[in-house]
Amino acid sequence: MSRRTMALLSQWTSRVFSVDMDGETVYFKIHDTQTGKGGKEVLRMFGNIQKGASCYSLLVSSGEKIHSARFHWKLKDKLSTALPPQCRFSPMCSFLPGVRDSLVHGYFLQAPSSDSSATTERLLRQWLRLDDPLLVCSYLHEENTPRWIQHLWNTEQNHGIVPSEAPESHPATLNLINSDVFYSFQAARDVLQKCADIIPEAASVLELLPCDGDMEARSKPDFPIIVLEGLDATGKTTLTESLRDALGATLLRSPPPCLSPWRARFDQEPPILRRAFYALGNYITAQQIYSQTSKTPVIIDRFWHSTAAYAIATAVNGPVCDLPAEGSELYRWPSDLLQPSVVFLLTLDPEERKRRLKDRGQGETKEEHELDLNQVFRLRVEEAYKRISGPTCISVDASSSAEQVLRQVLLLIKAKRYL
Ligand SMILES: Nc1ncnc2c1ncn2[C@@H]1O[C@H](COP(=O)(O)OP(=O)(O)OP(=O)(O)O)[C@@H](O)[C@H]1O
Ligand SMILES: Nc1ccn([C@@H]2O[C@H](COP(=O)(O)O)[C@@H](O)[C@H]2O)c(=O)n1
Repeated sequence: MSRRTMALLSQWTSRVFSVDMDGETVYFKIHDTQTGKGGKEVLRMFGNIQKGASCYSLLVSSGEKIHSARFHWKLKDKLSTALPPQCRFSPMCSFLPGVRDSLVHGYFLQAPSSDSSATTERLLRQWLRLDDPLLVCSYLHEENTPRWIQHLWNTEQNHGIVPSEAPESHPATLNLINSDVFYSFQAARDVLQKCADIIPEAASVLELLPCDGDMEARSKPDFPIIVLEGLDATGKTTLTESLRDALGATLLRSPPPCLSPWRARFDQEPPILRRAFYALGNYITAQQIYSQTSKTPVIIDRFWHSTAAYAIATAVNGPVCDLPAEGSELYRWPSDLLQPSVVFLLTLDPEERKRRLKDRGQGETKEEHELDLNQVFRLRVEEAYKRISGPTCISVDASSSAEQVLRQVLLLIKAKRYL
């Protein structure tokens, strides 16, 4: 048993477990006796479970972050293909309230019939024997009582389960730093260095990175550095191109085009690798900005706001009120990353954004449906954008014509003396 697994087991009774099921999150903990009474919430969750179904939880307990993240990521595919088709699985996690980096991820499984449950059990026992970094539990309903028992396979221990209050901040925030958001060049580079032997493309990205000496603070730029941010189809490309022409500026983007050959590869990886890749893209773009800013104004299509806001809004998967509170250290600007003179955040009414996506030839039928489902995600991204600290961020209503939006932004640039 690994040290990490032993540590997890030694805190088992202090841990809170959460399961995301049917759009709701249910929190429960275990009771140090075997007879914890299942309260209403736990019963509601288990009550939704089909009568006669067997339930299991799988938590990934590996000590090494990247290994653990990739294992958890691939486990989803493994579950989709190996489990009997009638089985359902939902995201779950376990954490120590208020303890940084204590979050472990996993899945909650339901096997609706005795056949599917037998196959599931056989499979899970095989996986455990393979020395996979898994903690496996099954949940048993005591007949004619409201009590549920959690049976931990790894130690053959039984505990009653009881409901737990939702934590003060979303559990994902416990592990955000250096797993979803990287606040220094070195922290993001470390991740790519550690995975270079398993992902050869990481070595190619590492070769493009600036040297440590190049990261040191530079003198104040001669010309303004203007970043355009916003959700997809809010008009960033259109506006950055017209600003470039209007100001005689240099147009850059993050991630920079030199990373394009590897972007799709990292987009397939779990957040720790994907986010480290995008974080590093900002540092490469920063180098390009440094080499231009003594010659012309620089316009940038997406920068740090996109990296941090999307990462936070993806990890924290509840309503907007679940985001880290305004002023949280999680919204800070990395101290070693160039700060632009100003950031313009393009905002757009969701209907108009959908219309523009449609006109662009996207967002029909299935995609359109997904966008609708993702409405809460979009609200979280927009709110996270606004909470990021560092350079001045000005929201711009981008619903008028392209010419009017350009005029509005040019006026702001002049009025605020960025030029
Ligand atoms: N102000 C505007 N009024 C109407 N249509 C616009 C306006 N600005 C851009 N568009 C159109 O909306 C679509 C999306 O614009 P654009 O590609 O500039 O957005 P974007 O933010 O760069 O998107 P993405 O992030 O997905 O690349 C394009 O078809 C563009 O021509
Ligand atoms: N600086 C950046 C830029 C982008 N991202 C991520 O890419 C996605 C949006 O990019 P589009 O090219 O589709 O507009 C989004 O999922 C961001 O997570 C980033 O992280 N950092």
